[in-house]
Order: sequence, then structure tokens, then C-alpha cells
Amino acid sequence: MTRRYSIGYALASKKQKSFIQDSLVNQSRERGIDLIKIDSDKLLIDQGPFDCILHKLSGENWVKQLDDYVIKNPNVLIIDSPNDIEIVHNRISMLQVVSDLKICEKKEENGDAKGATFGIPKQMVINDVDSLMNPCGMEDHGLKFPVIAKPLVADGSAKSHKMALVYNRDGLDKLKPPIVLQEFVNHGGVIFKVYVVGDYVKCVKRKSLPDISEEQLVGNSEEGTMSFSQISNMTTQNRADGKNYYEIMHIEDVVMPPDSLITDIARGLRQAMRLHLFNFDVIRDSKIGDHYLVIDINYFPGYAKMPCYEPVLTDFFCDLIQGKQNFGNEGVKKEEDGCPVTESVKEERTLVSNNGSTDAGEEH
Ligand SMILES: Nc1ncnc2c1ncn2[C@@H]1O[C@H](COP(=O)(O)OP(=O)(O)OP(=O)(O)O)[C@@H](O)[C@H]1O
Ligand SMILES: O=P(O)(O)O[C@H]1[C@H](OP(=O)(O)O)[C@@H](OP(=O)(O)O)[C@@H](O)[C@@H](O)[C@@H]1OP(=O)(O)O
Ligand SMILES: [Mg+2]
Ligand SMILES: [Mg+2]
Repeated sequence: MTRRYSIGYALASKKQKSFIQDSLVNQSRERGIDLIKIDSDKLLIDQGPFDCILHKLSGENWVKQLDDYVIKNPNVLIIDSPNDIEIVHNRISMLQVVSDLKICEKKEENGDAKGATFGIPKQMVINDVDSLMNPCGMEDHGLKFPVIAKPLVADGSAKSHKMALVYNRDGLDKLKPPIVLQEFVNHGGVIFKVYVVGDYVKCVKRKSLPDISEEQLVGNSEEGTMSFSQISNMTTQNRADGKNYYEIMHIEDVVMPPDSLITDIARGLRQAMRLHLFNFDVIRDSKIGDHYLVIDINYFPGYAKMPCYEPVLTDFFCDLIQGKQNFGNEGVKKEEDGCPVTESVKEERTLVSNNGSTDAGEEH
């Protein structure tokens, strides 16, 4: 009799609706893994037992419950540790991880960068209104208008997604610190969203803020700012002339970033942050062409929008249970054509039981 494995999940209702779909539950069940909802009205310690806990909750009480559960069940896998998640709840610390990545970029004989390079936009934190009104602040950080004002805290609240494109100094006085002012970089209206699920990496294209021409910049100066939120999830945007900007720009024709660069950044972030479940947003600097900027990192994003999310996540669950998902230098899985490496799991999988013994998994 093959032992079954249980993964408990603790998610906000919106997240649970989008992520725990019947298709995912059924595919996991077929592979010997039961996805079980953790009851938020009961103590975690009184539930289970779980081989793994998936969560996207925060707060002292929840963190304490996780700690107590781990003390009583030292073999349980927590995906992911609240301490590790913290780094992406701040828009300065999240991008500092990118700046600190050591990825060997190819060089020409004369030392110039060869091929694609990456970085983060210039940015500065504004903690209070006085710093906002300091005229030298932006210049000291090499920032010039337009800039994007983002809430410093990226904690998943609706407020944390409320952004503003600031055209001039008049626009600054509408802002409410603490915020980050980030240089606006024209990038052709397309953002590259890179989903990471353990060792698996998938890059997709999404709609993004349109480029700003010099004329538009002057033309929009009277308002001072333009507010927006979660534009990459936007379905339509009709311009004044009624035409949909995104139909005109043919997003499907936009060239993807180099696969090797994306997987190197994904691997580097995974090892540095010690997170299994995140995505990061990349834009291509229109002025340079093969220079890419990471502008955002999100913990436990909307995986249901990722192609083949069910097999990818089920694969990940199996690897977790087998103890395969760690932070070593193992290769990064990329999708084969069509769905990802789930085909490669057809071979027999030995699942490791809670007490460390192994039992042969069923032929899948
Ligand atoms: N530095 C930048 N230059 C140009 N456009 C930018 C820049 N930063 C953000 N944007 C635009 O603003 C959008 C939202 O920015 P960002 O991804 O940081 O916000 P978010 O609320 O964290 O989004 P998400 O829903 O991905 O969590 C991006 O998808 C992109 O269209
Ligand atoms: O729900 P959605 O599908 O929009 O997923 C979004 C997710 O919302 P959720 O919390 O409800 O999962 C967001 O989380 P918070 O920052 O708000 O915590 C953030 O990760 C976005 O980047 C995700 O959009 P995506 O990057 O995948 O396009
Ligand atoms: Mg984003
Ligand atoms: Mg974000």
C-alpha cells in the first residue's frame, strides 16, 4: 500500500479561489498528494498531520502558529519561511537582491558587455514629506521626470499596488510617503513576467505601461501625475481615439528576453532569497535594446495564469515530498515545448515518507 502525502494550504479566500482549482487538486491526488485546506478558525497545531504547509499569510499570530507546528513536527516543509518572504515586502530590499546577484556577464575583448545585460532602475526611498520637497533629492539619485511613485511596502494590500506616474514637481505633492521614486524607463509597453516554481522557470509577456514621448510628457504636465494599479493584469486599454493601444502594438510580435539571462536571474534569486514560489517582472530598456531591468518581485503570484500551471505545481509538490527541491546549484528546469518536465516524471518515483523510509511511488 503506497503511503499518501498531505499538503496543507493556508491562503486568503481570493487566492484560494484562483490557486486551488479542481484541476490542481485532482492531478495532485492522482500522484498520491492530497491538498488540504487549513481551517483558519482552529489552531494549526490541532490540524494535520501535514508533510508540507503552503501559505500566503502574514501576521505575528500566524507566524507563531507555524513555529509551534514546526516544533511539534520537525520534518514538515514550510513553503515558504515567513522570514525569507519578508525581503519582497519592501520595494528597496527586493531589488537590492537583484543588484547583489553575481551573474557572470559575457565580455568583449575590450571589456565591454557582450550580449544582454541586466540591472534595476535608479530609485530612491522617500520616508517623509520633507524629503519629498527636497529639490536636490532626485538629482542626487540621478532621477529625472517622469518617475514612478510606488508604495515602499509591498505587502499584498490593495494600497501596496497603488502607483502614480509623476510628470513634474507639482505631481510630487500629491504623494503620501513612505514611497519609492523609481525612474520611468520606456520599454515598449510589454513586461516580461517570470514565474518561478522551485526549479521551474516560465517567462510570459504581459501588457505594461505604454512608452511616454517627449511631447506626451509636456502635454501631460498640467495634471502632474497619472494613477494606475496592477496594469499587467489589465484586459483592455482604449486610447482617446478608441483604438486599443495593445492591439496596435502587437504584443505577440515582441521578442522574448534571452532564455539564459532569465534562467540565470531566476536561479540567482532563488538561491539568494531561499524562496520556492515567486515571480519577477522584467522590462527591456527601449533606449539600449539588450539591457533588462528587474522592477518587481512577488511572493506566491497568480500561478493559475501561468501556462500548464497544474502539471508544473504537481511536479513541484512531488519534488518537495521527495526532498529534491533545495537551493543547491542544480540546473533550472525550463519548459520543453508544450507542458514542462512533468513528462519526465513518468518514471517510477520513490516518495520519502515522514519517518525517512522510502516507498516506491506508483507508475504514473
Ligand atoms: N521603472 C519602471 N519603468 C516603466 N514602467 C514601470 C516601472 N515600474 C513599474 N512600471 C509599470 O508599472 C506596472 C506596475 O509596477 P510593479 O510591477 O512594480 O507594481 P506591482 O503593483 O507590484 O505589480 P504586480 O501586480 O506585478 O505585483 C508594471 O507592470 C509596469 O507596467
Ligand atoms: O491574483 P492575481 O492572479 O492577480 O496574482 C497577483 C497576486 O495577487 P494574489 O495575492 O491574489 O495572488 C499579487 O499578490 P500581492 O502582491 O497582492 O500579494 C502579485 O503577486 C501579482 O504579481 C499577482 O499577479 P501576477 O504577477 O501573477 O500577474
Ligand atoms: Mg509587477
Ligand atoms: Mg508586485
